[in-house]
Order: sequence, then structure tokens, then C-alpha cells
Amino acid sequence: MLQVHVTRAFPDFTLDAAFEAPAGVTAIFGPSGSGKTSLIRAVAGLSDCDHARITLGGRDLSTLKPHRRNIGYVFQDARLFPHLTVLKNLRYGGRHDEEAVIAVLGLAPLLGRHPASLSGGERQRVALGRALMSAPHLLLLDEPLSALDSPRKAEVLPYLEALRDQTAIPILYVSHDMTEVARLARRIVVLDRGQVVVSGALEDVLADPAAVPFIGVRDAGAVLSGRVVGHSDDGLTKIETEGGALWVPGAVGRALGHIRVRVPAQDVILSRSAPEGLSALNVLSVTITGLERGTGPDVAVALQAGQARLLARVTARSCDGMGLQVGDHVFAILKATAIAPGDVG
Ligand SMILES: Nc1ncnc2c1ncn2[C@@H]1O[C@H](COP(=O)(O)OP(=O)(O)OP(=O)(O)O)[C@@H](O)[C@H]1O
Repeated sequence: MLQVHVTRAFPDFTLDAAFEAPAGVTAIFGPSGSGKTSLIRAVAGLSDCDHARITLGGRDLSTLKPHRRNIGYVFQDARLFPHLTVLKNLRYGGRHDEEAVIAVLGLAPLLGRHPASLSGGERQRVALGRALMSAPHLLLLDEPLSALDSPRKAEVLPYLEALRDQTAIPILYVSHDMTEVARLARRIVVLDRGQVVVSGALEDVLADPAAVPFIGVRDAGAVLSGRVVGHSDDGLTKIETEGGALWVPGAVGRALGHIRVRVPAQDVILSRSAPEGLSALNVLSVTITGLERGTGPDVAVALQAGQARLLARVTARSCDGMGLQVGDHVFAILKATAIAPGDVG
């Protein structure tokens, strides 16, 4: 377990953040300028702090020099040595688990090449490999995909998933891309103006209407775990979630594999009566468990669907017009997207 409390005052900004991160991926999420990079630089010992208490498995890291903290750090840009081959870049920090690292990141075909001949996605995979071969006890990934275009991102994400599933150390993953976060992370720490405003299990935070102002209305929305139960001839996949069966577009996952489904709050429509003659495929019977008015025209509506929690975003006008109250039984019409094409364990 990683436990962090760091503070640092700049003239116009104060970082005062405390959180815990177990093994697995913890997303550090927040708007630009919220302090994500400052926070993980502080954890790495790369910036001075007014106060720092950082322990990993009970070991106090705060008093150690950065290179003694056993931390692997991957930046937005790969920062490889241009004159060294991929293999020499990988071995720069150490040779821990060399074969396994090369295998999990698919680096074998690249070993003799130089960074200049690699794509951006390949460079990031090498940077990840280099960090892992130093046998880190903690991995810090600072927006490792943000410099890549969508196809390159899609190329690297499965490697990050494989890495996540095969590594037993805490991984802090800085991102402001909720699709990436929802796909990779089990936990999330949300920063706003230098402070942790929400943190916890990803499913809990994303289903919490009170967290919507910090996540942002566009990114808010539940993530459900499910199991692929079938692929239809007309190109859809049926996923059994704790909230009921959902159809998502495309042939995703493999039969009976675990999968995550993201349901953005803005893609959920509420109806008092069971809808008929509608093109939407997914209609769930739900109970309203919470209503959270924001400062804008929206209301975040928390919903219980079987064992699953969902979130809907409706206008205050609709909410009042429909007379929505906690405890009401309504129908949720939703568009769902599978966010992890492979198994997510
Ligand atoms: N050395 C410094 N001196 C003064 N202010 C700083 C310094 N370093 C960071 N800041 C300020 O701290 C705030 C947080 O910056 P930080 O880079 O940590 O945010 P971020 O959430 O990582 O943003 P982004 O998503 O844009 O990378 C910003 O307002 C920044 O100007």
C-alpha cells in the first residue's frame, strides 16, 4: 500500500493532497492545472515539498533521494537515449525480469532498433519496459498516452492492460481522459485546485452523483462490470451486468469473458413508463437513490439497477417536470459502450 500526504505552496497554487493506493492502477484524474503532475513529482522526490509523508509497504520514502525510492517513472514523451538501441535503453535502469518485460510489452522485434526509427507508441512501450526493468516498487505514469494519436493509443492500451494484470505493485496513472481511466484503473483519486476532492474504488466514485462536479458532466457516468454472454449475427454483443443484460455495438470480448461497460450519464434517458417503439436497445428498470443539483441547469440522478449503480444527467426542468423523487421506480434508456475489448480480470 502506498500512503501519501504532500503539501507545497507556490505563489498562486497550493498542493495539499493525501491519498492511498493499493497494488493495481490508481488513476490521478483532474482538470488541467489541478496539480496531478506536481503530486506525482512530489511522490518521486523530483520536487521539494513543504511537508511530505510518503510510505510504501510501511517503508518511509520521503527522506530518500529520488534514485533510492525504487520508483519507475514514465513521462508523456518517452525520453529514450537516441544513441542507444532499444535493448540498451531497456537495460539502462537494470535487467530485472528482462524476458518477461520484453514479452509483456511485445518488444522483441524492436530490440536492435534506435528510438528515431520507432513510432510514438513503440517508444512509450520501450519507456515502460525501461521503468519495469529497474525492478520498481511503484510505477508512476504521467499521461503516457497523451502525446499519441488515437490509433497509437489503441495500440499501446492492451500492453498497459497486460502490464496492469501481471504486476503486483501500485501504479499511479495520471490522465484527464476518462475512457482510458475507466479502462485501466480500479481506483481513482480526483484532484481539484491541489486537493483531493474524491477518491475510492472507480465504480463507487463514478456512480456517486456528488462527484459529478469534480469529474465533469461530460465525463461522469457509471462503469459496470459484466460478462459476455453472446455475439449476435447482426454485429452486437450481449453483456450480462449486475444491472441487467445490455447490448453493445460490435463483437467485443470473448464468450464468458469479463468486460467493463461504460454508461456516460449524458447517454441515459429516464422515462416514467416503459418505452415502446424506441430504437434504443437497452432499457433497465431502476430506482432513484439520489438527486444532486449542480450549479448549472443539470441534475445528477443516482440509480440502482439490480445490484448495479448508474448515473443519469437530466436537466433540472425535466427533473421538476417529471417530479422525480428519491425512491421512484423509473425506466432508464441507455446507450452503452464496451470499454475493454479484452478480458479485464
Ligand atoms: N515550479 C512552480 N512554480 C510555480 N507554480 C507552479 C510550479 N509548478 C507547478 N505550478 C503550478 O501548479 C499548478 C498545477 O500544475 P500541474 O502541472 O501539477 O497541474 P496538472 O494537473 O498536472 O496539469 P496538466 O493536466 O495541464 O498537466 C499550476 O497552476 C502550475 O502553474
